[in-house]
Amino acid sequence: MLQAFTAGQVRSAEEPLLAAGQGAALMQKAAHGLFAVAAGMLRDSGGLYGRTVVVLAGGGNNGGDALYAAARLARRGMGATAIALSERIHPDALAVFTAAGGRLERLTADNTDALAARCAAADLIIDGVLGTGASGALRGPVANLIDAVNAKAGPRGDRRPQVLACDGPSGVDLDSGRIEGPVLRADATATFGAAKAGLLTGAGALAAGELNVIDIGLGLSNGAAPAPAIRRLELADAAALYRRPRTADHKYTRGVLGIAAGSEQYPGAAVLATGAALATGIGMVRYLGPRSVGALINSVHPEAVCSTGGVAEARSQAWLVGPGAVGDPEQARRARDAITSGLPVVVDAGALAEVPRTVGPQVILTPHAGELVAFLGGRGRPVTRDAIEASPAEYALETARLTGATVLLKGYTTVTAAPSGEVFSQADATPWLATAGSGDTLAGILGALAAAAAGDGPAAARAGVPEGAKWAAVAAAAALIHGRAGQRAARRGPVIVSDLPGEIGAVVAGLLAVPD
Ligand SMILES: NC(=O)C1=CN([C@@H]2O[C@H](COP(=O)(O)OP(=O)(O)OC[C@H]3O[C@@H](n4cnc5c(N)ncnc54)[C@H](OP(=O)(O)O)[C@@H]3O)[C@@H](O)[C@H]2O)[C@@H](O)CC1
Ligand SMILES: [K+]
Repeated sequence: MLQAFTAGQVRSAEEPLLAAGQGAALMQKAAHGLFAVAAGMLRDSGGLYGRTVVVLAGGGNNGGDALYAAARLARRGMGATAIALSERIHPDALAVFTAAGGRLERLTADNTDALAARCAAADLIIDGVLGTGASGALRGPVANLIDAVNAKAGPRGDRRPQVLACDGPSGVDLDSGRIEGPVLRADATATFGAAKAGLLTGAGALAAGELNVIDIGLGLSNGAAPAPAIRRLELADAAALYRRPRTADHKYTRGVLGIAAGSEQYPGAAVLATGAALATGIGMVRYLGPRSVGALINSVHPEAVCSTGGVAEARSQAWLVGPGAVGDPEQARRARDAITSGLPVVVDAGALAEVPRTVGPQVILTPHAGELVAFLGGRGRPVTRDAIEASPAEYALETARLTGATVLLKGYTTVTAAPSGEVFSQADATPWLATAGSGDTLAGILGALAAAAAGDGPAAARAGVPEGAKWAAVAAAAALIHGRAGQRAARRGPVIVSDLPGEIGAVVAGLLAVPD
């Protein structure tokens, strides 16, 4: 599991080592890791010798790390320039950099454009402006320089230089992921000691590019470490959460998922959710809804048990309500009954409007940003879509605390939050999954996992997450399965959501291949 901490938590972990006189050694470990990532990027794009690197060097230790790394690149035959962004630059690192042949330029009032052109012409820019010592958005002449570099170098994708962020892209709030001023979007980030929370969610996750965590021995993964601000499940964690079929199982012990989804108007959502749930692995799907929708489901999935009855008569371990259930009062009633049943229930799409003021963490809300705007607005908390997308972890957590529910907020990173405070952020998806029906599929996967987890007491402990975070972890596992299924499908071309169940099965097979 990837664990991410706030800048403050990382600085606290550094303190005893700094007090013990190990600051310089820590910086060397950081610089070595940064160099290794830079060298990897350059080797993949033509090698090191004869190429050029520009370091944006701020006045703190972040600039020091970047200068030491660039000195190593200079010693391997690269043309290296440092742009000093502050009167005082880390003196020891600067001395090593110039001794290795690096050139120093200083940002002044009238050379911003010339230095930006220098950056735009380089093969690699190392962003060592600032790291965990940042306060607020980039300001002053540095902000102007970053704006000018962005204007000259073009957006990521069609510009010449690759950008490597030292500890994090400068200008990203390393706790929330929010970006309030200019930022140089990175192709990759080397982050030291532990991932920073703001690199895993929101605008920060987009700006960070590929994340490389460099272990510098801060002890943030040992038992005495503070709880991480954000977690990210990896394959082995999702495998630990997944309830494997056992020898003595029958269909009821494996989990029955009741689905009240779809309507005369939107029958397809129910078919997609049912197919995804079956592919994820479950004892049975009981479908409740219009007869015509049930018939359609059975024409594709004859194993689903379909009826037009109510929630109370349909024994299930968990419920999924909402997808495609539009303009159908009976589906709305089933949604209300499921939400108040005390069973785990995935509440998607239109059913979000049926959630009472407070519920329990077994109620899992699955809005996208637009739906969350409406949901929070209806509870007297006006917020914009932009604000949610810039800092999704914050709003997912606020919603979880406000309602008592678990929240899965869909987006570029899918964030899940438990009312007890734990947050997960998954980045498994592909943009090809941003297509109609994708959310119905995610809801089906999550419904199946929830039904299996309902009777699976040790699930959270197996994955090493606090019991209070069980449903948030299960929701994160659903996002992982959905995202990876999408990635598999995208290898063959644009994703057609009806094809996803086959890929979901393959991803689950991958989970089962992880040793117990
Ligand atoms: N400590 C350790 O053990 C280790 C730390 N390590 C490294 O140190 C980094 C932390 O270093 P740090 O504490 O020196 O702060 P840092 O992030 O360089 O920034 C401070 C500078 O930024 C400036 N500044 C601030 N906000 C600004 C803004 N909005 N806009 C513009 N400028 C702004 C501020 O200037 P000021 O305004 O205060 O004059 C000051 O000069 C950490 O991220 C990691 O890379 C590694 O080597 C491993 C060991
Ligand atoms: K930086």
